[in-house]
Amino acid sequence: MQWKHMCKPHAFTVHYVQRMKKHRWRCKAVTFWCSDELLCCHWLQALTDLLEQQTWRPKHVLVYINPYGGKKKGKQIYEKKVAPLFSLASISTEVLVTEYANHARDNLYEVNLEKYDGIVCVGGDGMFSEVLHGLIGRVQKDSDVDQNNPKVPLSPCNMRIGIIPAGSTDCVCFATVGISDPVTSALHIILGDCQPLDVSTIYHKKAFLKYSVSLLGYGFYGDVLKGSEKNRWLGPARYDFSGFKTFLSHHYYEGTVSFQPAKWAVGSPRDKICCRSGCYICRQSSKQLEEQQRAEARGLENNEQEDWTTIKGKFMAINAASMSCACPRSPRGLSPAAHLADGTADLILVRKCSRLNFLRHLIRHTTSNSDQFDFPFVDVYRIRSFQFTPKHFEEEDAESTDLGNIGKKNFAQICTDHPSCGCNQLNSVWNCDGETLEQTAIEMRVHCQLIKLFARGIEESQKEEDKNPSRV
Ligand SMILES: Nc1ncnc2c1ncn2[C@@H]1O[C@H](COP(=O)(O)OP(=O)(O)OP(=O)(O)O)[C@@H](O)[C@H]1O
Ligand SMILES: CCCCCCCCCCCCC/C=C/[C@@H](O)[C@H](CO)NC(=O)CCCCC
Ligand SMILES: [Ca+2]
Repeated sequence: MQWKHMCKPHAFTVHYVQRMKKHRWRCKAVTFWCSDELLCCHWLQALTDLLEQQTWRPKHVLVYINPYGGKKKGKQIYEKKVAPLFSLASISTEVLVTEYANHARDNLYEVNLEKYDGIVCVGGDGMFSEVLHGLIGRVQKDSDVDQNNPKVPLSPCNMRIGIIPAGSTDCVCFATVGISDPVTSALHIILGDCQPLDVSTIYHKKAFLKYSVSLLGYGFYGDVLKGSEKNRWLGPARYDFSGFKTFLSHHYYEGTVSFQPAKWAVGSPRDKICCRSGCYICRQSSKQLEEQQRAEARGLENNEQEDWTTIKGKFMAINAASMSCACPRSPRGLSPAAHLADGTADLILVRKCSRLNFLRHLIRHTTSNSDQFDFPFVDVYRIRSFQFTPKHFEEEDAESTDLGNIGKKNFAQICTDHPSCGCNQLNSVWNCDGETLEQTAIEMRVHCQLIKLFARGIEESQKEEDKNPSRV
């Protein structure tokens, strides 16, 4: 809410948020008129005092704009739709339009963060990932935590990040707000909303590689991403084109997946309880996790060695979703019941299957009532960490360093296992929030609520509330 002083007669305008359909918010205005100047001033003062009590609202923010994300409209979106709302809400800004990839990340290591109440990132998931790496890295540096040491607990980041969607998938925005809409996101920032978010760390042979908040995917989603990079000029359509080609190529990959189930977690991936504003599952699970960690620290529970489950196989896709990964392409997401802030991820294993069956599984991601896990070749687990070793990596590590022999052995394996399509693709790549990883043998671990966003989670719709009256 904001007020504007008008001259004669005495009047002021209150700007407020109105909820529209499908989680969209709009800014509306109502003007109050009054013949009594003193009464008008009292009202103004009362409203100003109320606004000042809302100390969680940001006053000064640092804005990073990627001018090349999505349809290359980031700058325009910010200037036309967001900046006017920020100025109406008396939010002052410092704006950096990035000049190269990783400009925002590097800048976050240098700026004086104390000056700001939040960071705003205008772009897609890739741009958000840059800001995420910059902010988490900076906070660890300032608190003397070595982010390369997997054994050291990471320091949580209290500075909130706001996402103005201007990318191709905008999954983090969609899954935390319910819609990819710049005005709605700007209004969540102005109101000072706060949504904690789990962050996963990814390591290769105990060396830190990346952070991830949405999808860490090998096989299908890795190949879609890799194929799409060559066609960046197509903009958001590059994913549809590459998705179609990847689907036709129908590759599977061999390897070993080991994971630690999140045994303290309150929900399960197929319980159909979706994460919503003020989520009960997130609150309960994070509380239970804290207790579990205290017990582990006291040595009451053996945390590292116990409880690993190992599965060897041929996989079409291995997906770890730290949140639902809902986006306009898949409005319920890869794992509709995954939670934003419960300290877990859902590990989805899609084993080798026919093209038709894989298509049936994929199509269920796009429809509202069907269960994409209800297939004999799909398994899903709620986990705290997992590791993956591709088959050829195991052989490489275990048997020999003679590259010539390994090449021959693996080629022979592919030709006998997979004679009909003539493919010679040994490994896929990992898709980590829309960026490829160089290493294929990786380990991932979820960190509960490491960062905070200017969002409030998806608000329950009336239909959902009628179905679950007792929740939250
Ligand atoms: N000035 C710049 N020039 C080139 N690349 C940039 C620049 N600024 C940021 N980037 C990089 O562009 C990449 C893609 O950006 P972004 O995520 O905004 O759009 P997108 O890939 O179209 O959307 P999505 O990630 O949602 O699919 C990011 O990895 C980011 O590091
Ligand atoms: C033949 C019918 C096919 C129908 C398939 C529909 C399935 C859609 C599921 C979409 C899941 C998106 C998960 C989000 C991943 C983001 O971190 C990442 C970065 O923006 N986006 C992609 O990798 C882009 C991934 C794009 C996948 C198509
Ligand atoms: Ca989670």
